[in-house]
Amino acid sequence: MSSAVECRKLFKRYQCKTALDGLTCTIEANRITGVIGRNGAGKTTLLNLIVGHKRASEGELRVFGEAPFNSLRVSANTIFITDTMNLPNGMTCYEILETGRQFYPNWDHELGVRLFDYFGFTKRDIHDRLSKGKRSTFNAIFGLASRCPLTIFDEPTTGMDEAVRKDFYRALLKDYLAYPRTVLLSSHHLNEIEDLLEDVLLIKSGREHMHIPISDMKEYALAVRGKERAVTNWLGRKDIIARRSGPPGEVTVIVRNDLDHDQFNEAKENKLELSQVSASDLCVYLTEERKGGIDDVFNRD
Ligand SMILES: Nc1ncnc2c1ncn2[C@@H]1O[C@H](COP(=O)(O)OP(=O)(O)OP(=O)(O)O)[C@@H](O)[C@H]1O
Repeated sequence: MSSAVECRKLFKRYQCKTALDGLTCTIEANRITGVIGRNGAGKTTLLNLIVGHKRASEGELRVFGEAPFNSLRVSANTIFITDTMNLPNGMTCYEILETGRQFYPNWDHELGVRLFDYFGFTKRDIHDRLSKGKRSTFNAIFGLASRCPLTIFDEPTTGMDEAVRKDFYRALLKDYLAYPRTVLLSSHHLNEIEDLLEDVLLIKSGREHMHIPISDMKEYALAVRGKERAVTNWLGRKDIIARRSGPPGEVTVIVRNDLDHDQFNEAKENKLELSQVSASDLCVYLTEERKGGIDDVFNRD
């Protein structure tokens, strides 16, 4: 497999904030990678560096083998779809769609127009007067029709209603399967996109925290629930990913899904309940700043 993006010890510092803190990762070409992380983790900053809109403070970044800042090759081969993208003020959506042909060599105008009609746009719609959800939908259509070798969607579904979100993800998957390319998709809703993703890059505090295939992530952890004493005894020295207090006297711990036969049987004998942890819950557990959950805020004992 070849790589589309390579980051080595990448830093991005703003005056009083380090947004990327030595991030190192390799994003494989022709895969759909989810860029996941809590608010402020550094996702948008990373994507901005990848498309060359911002320059790293330190470290090495290669996109298709080139440093992206000021690179014509990188700009010709990437598109960055975000709700803050600059599209010409006052132009109709249809006019903007027409301009796509001039900029993107792989542009599929027929696809763009078919999606434009399907999602109910008219030739009179002015882009900067669209509602939030309609603007996101139009931007997403533009991103799909571009068929750029590196297509990046940063929170593309902001404001879209549920039906539109589902349609967009389906359209993305269908078009990707027909025309494979490198897709980066940042979202806070991993549960919504997990069937679409091949890899997940989990960012925490400006660093790569985990980067694995989604199939591995779905099997990465187990939730173990039961009486507090029984869970504590069973745990021994096993590392805990997260811990949640349950009803009085009960606790749930999240652990790696690597139990041996004895641990499994012991859990059953102690009436502990084992269940799979979804990829999206796992991301929440892995990225919490403190052990514990919102319930603990209300627990004053
Ligand atoms: N231009 C800027 N000047 C100063 N600080 C910034 C700037 N841009 C981003 N930051 C800070 O860098 C950190 C990372 O921001 P970034 O937008 O990359 O996070 P994110 O993971 O995309 O967050 P969200 O999910 O909330 O969109 C945040 O603390 C943010 O406040």
